[in-house]
Amino acid sequence: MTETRLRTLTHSIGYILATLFIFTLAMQNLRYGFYELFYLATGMAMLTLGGVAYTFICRRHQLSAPGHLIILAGLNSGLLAALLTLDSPGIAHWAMPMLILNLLILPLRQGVALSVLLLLPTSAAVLFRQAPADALTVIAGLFILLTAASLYIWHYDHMAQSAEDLAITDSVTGAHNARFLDETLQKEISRAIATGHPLSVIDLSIDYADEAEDLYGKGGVQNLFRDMTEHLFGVIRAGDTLYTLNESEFFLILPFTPEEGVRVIAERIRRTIAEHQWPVVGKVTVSLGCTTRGSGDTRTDGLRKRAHEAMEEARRRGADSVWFSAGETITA
Ligand SMILES: Nc1nc2c(ncn2[C@@H]2O[C@H](COP(=O)(O)OP(=O)(O)OP(=O)(O)O)[C@@H](O)[C@H]2O)c(=O)[nH]1
Repeated sequence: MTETRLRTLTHSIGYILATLFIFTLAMQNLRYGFYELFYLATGMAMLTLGGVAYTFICRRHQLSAPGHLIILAGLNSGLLAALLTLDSPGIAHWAMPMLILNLLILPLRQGVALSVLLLLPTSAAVLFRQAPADALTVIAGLFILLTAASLYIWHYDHMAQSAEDLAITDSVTGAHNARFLDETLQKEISRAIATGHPLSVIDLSIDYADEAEDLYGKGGVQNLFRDMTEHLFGVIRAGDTLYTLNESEFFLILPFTPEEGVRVIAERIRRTIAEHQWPVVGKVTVSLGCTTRGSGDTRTDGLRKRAHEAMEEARRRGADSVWFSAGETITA
């Protein structure tokens, strides 16, 4: 199951369970004639239903969707208003499902912040109205619940991040990621040493990427990065591999490619990128640093460092250019 689907499922189930819970409270209050609480619970149930609809509308951008924060801030404020204005001892328990919903739907920090903002006045109201022993039991229960749920979500986020780091493809571009680069480059170096064939690499960096991010936002630069990956896959030949190092830098491993060859392909990449009209951002240039394996290159770090320094040299020389840095000559 993809992350988007998982989030849509958990968010909608969370909102639906909250709707059922709040609706039951509304009905109970109607039965006992607590009309203010009935109206409040009905309003909150409508908001949670709105949350279900919003989850499906924004299913591609669950975590960054600002509407969830607005919906949950509305629900938390409604509950807080009820707590402070109505003298009903059981109402503090309503905070429990609200905490879970905050943490389930919002990014961890926002969820914790909103929950603490709800719990502090709730605790004060409970302390003020109930016998100290009862009040402390309720408050401790609420804070223990908040802590346990936050720790659980922090643990989940941490595991998800590790899984992402371990994955070999970049989630934005579909190119291989940096972790996989070292593994493949080491294998290619060993193969080149064993067979004596040439091996070249290219470090490619988008010029003025920070300025582009300021102008077109993170989303604009991510789209450019994705389009550029597709473009590069179209230019390189089978057997070459492409990696994303960070949000503006690529790395290419080119087996069976001598110095003359890497100069040709690097120049072709530079020219085709500069000539291309990119969606949203228009014209873009890149700086490319390339190198070919020399006799001293038996490990990845030397080759990567030399390619990176060559890229920086290309950039120093005015960007939109290629710089080749030679290793030690291999003598047969
Ligand atoms: N690794 C790699 N090298 C390339 C690529 N394109 C060109 N080169 C290198 O540049 C040299 C000259 O390439 P071209 O100008 O395309 O000439 P070509 O006669 O079509 O080269 P071949 O692809 O070897 O048939 C090649 O022999 C390769 O060493 C590429 O996509 N990947």
